[in-house]
Amino acid sequence: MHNVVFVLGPPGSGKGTICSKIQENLNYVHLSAGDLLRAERQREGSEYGALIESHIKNGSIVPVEITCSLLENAMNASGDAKGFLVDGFPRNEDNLQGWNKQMEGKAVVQFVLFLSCPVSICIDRCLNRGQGRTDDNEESLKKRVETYNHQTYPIIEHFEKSGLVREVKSERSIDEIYADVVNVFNAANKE
Ligand SMILES: Nc1ncnc2c1ncn2[C@@H]1O[C@H](COP(=O)(O)OP(=O)(O)OP(=O)(O)O)[C@@H](O)[C@H]1O
Ligand SMILES: Nc1ccn([C@H]2C[C@H](O)[C@@H](COP(=O)(O)O)O2)c(=O)n1
Ligand SMILES: [Mg+2]
Repeated sequence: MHNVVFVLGPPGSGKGTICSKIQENLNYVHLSAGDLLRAERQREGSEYGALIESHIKNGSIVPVEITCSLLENAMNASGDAKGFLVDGFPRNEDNLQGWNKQMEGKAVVQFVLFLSCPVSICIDRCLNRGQGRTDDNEESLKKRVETYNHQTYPIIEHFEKSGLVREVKSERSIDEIYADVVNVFNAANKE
């Protein structure tokens, strides 16, 4: 049974940055759904490359059958760990329903780490990210933020109803955010 922490927040809120620090120090394995999709996009012989690229540039969400299988395969391929940081997933209702269907009996959600951050700060961070992403531009970011507001935030509200959300305000410095994140994980692992 895989132990999972979903990591959600607007584009540029720092999910990847904070997940990397958690992975380094807290024995959780970081799985970025976006990174897995970008790798599949580039994979020789992938039948999904063009579909994935179209969704990424359009800031829309790839069908869950593709993303959830990439996540499950990555979890199964990982060695022992305290758990998995599933970064940027579930991002909409299709992701949530697909996860519930595919991962029933295989994974348990420990909690949802929600990195909240004003969109203006998020957009600036993405525009200055410098990683050559095809979706770090004004047009794609506008669509990604719309997707986050209309499709992803309702998923955070869904988990909030079950008391599973741990919000950390992420407009602060990385060190300040990470100090709070460590406290969240320490508290969760005492329960
Ligand atoms: N607290 C912070 N203060 C300043 N810059 C930050 C902070 N957190 C992350 N960054 C920077 O902002 C950019 C976006 O961070 P990151 O890639 O971790 O965000 P993300 O939530 O994973 O974004 P996406 O959803 O687009 O993948 C990176 O260049 C990162 O170095
Ligand atoms: N569950 C997911 C996660 C990501 N994607 C696609 C669409 C996103 O805009 C893009 C980049 O994700 P990020 O690296 O910003 O987390 O990847 C998706 O379709 N479904
Ligand atoms: Mg990221």
